[in-house]
Amino acid sequence: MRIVGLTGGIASGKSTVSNLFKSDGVPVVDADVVARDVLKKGTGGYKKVVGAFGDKILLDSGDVDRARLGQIVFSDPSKRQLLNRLLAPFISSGLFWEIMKLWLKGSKVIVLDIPLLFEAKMDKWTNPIIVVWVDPETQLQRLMVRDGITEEQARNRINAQMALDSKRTKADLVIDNSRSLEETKEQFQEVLMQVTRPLTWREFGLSRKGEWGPKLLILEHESKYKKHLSLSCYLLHQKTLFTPHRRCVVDSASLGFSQLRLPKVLQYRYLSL
Ligand SMILES: CC(C)(COP(=O)(O)OP(=O)(O)OC[C@H]1O[C@@H](n2cnc3c(N)ncnc32)[C@H](O)[C@@H]1O)[C@@H](O)C(=O)NCCC(=O)NCCS
Ligand SMILES: Nc1ncnc2c1ncn2[C@@H]1O[C@H](COP(=O)(O)OP(=O)(O)OP(=O)(O)O)[C@@H](O)[C@H]1O
Repeated sequence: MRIVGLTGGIASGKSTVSNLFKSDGVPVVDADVVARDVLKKGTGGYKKVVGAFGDKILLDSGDVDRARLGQIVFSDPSKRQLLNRLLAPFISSGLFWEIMKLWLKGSKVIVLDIPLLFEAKMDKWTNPIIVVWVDPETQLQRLMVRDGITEEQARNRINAQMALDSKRTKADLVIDNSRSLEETKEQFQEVLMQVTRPLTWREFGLSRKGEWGPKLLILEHESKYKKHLSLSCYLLHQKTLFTPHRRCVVDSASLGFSQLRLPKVLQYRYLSL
């Protein structure tokens, strides 16, 4: 499996580029989404953060007031470090599970969109690393417009991250998103070719061979005694079904459940091993 790193500065265009990857069928794990999940009411991250910052960061509903927490942490580096420290383990394990899910699906190339890839030292997980760069003035303007914030607030947020020029020097591939979307898309095509080139032997070794490996077929069906539901589990290899008692060929596209001699099948799922 190839784990591609996608990073940049705030509002430099990471989501814009990650959407291009998604439309080309490359799965993306978005660290901002994971970070939002780990701060949802009642989660471990929520409890830690509310314990440290107090009720003043809560809305009446009990959810975290993200705008309020943002004001606090982006104007005070020590508070930001505290928030980062509290959430880091939850974000890392959230990312790990998202990667595992894609690995289980047999994905061969995935993109990790992580704004703080270098700051959080997660760059060692990824290769190659793409930095979405933008010139400072355009970044400031886009951030103010998108988030409806003042110049001072926008500068605070930009300064909360490693300088975009330093990130650029650490990149394997750079997309300059300072100009039109069309120009970004052209650079993206070149980057996509690099990212989807054949896997190295090492990357191949780290991939799950779900396409060719055995699969489990899990069926939910009526039991012989009618009143109950039953689950049955079969080991499939290619189109051949193995059961403890017999072996028969099934077409996995239009599975001939009748061959299984089971009462009415209600649901089925494949699980690649
Ligand atoms: C402070 C919070 C509540 C503000 O929420 P808000 O909805 O306003 O912003 P959002 O989460 O969409 O983040 C927007 C951008 O801000 C930047 N950013 C977010 N957190 C940080 C941080 N701790 N340090 C520097 N930049 C950050 C990123 O570029 C991100 O893409 C939120 O950003 C947060 O919980 N941050 C800590 C978690 C974190 O590190 N997230 C980044 C993912 S690696
Ligand atoms: N080439 C472009 N031309 C004009 N506007 C753009 C371009 N690329 C991105 N934008 C706009 O700039 C803003 C920031 O882009 P985007 O949300 O993709 O950045 P981001 O790096 O994902 O931000 P964040 O770090 O906050 O998650 C958005 O409003 C987006 O629509």
